[in-house]
Amino acid sequence: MNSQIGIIYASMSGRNEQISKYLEQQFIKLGQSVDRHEISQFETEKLLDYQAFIIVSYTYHDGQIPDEALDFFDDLQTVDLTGKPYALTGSSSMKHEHFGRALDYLDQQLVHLGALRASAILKINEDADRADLARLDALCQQVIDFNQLRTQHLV
Ligand SMILES: Cc1cc2nc3c(=O)[nH]c(=O)nc-3n(C[C@H](O)[C@H](O)[C@H](O)COP(=O)(O)O)c2cc1C
Repeated sequence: MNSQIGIIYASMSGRNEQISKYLEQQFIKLGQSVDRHEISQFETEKLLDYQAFIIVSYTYHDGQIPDEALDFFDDLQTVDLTGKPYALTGSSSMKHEHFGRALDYLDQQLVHLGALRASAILKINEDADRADLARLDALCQQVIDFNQLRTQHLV
């Protein structure tokens, strides 16, 4: 395992790709090495290479996980994620009934598999505003802090 944080994103019209790039820049500012991948191009078992990972996803089809993320989702259960820190964020839309529900599904599966959520799920409504960017900054710091506590065996 290397010391990188993995960012895996799903994006159809670009908002979540932008958020993934913002997170990447923020981690670099904080001195943390990072690796970013589009979800359909990503082998789920590569999650094991990272110290922690962040999934950035929109919600589609009446509250569902995006189609291009389904293989990743199914493959999660083939990887031993016990004790692996993660965070979840992404832009969806409050105009829809099940706002950001893909993130809730991903969280349920990751908790079930024994991974450890390092930060509260951060749902962003459509375009990220300044308050959202501040929350994304806080999420990055929380992931780094959580990793440090893990290294010291405090969580
Ligand atoms: C056909 C369609 C269905 C959608 N369904 C949902 C939904 O059920 N829940 C939700 O929160 N957002 C829903 N959205 C909104 C998208 O998640 C939102 O526009 C998001 O910002 C797109 O991210 P992207 O620019 O990275 O593709 C839907 C959008 C479309 C076009």
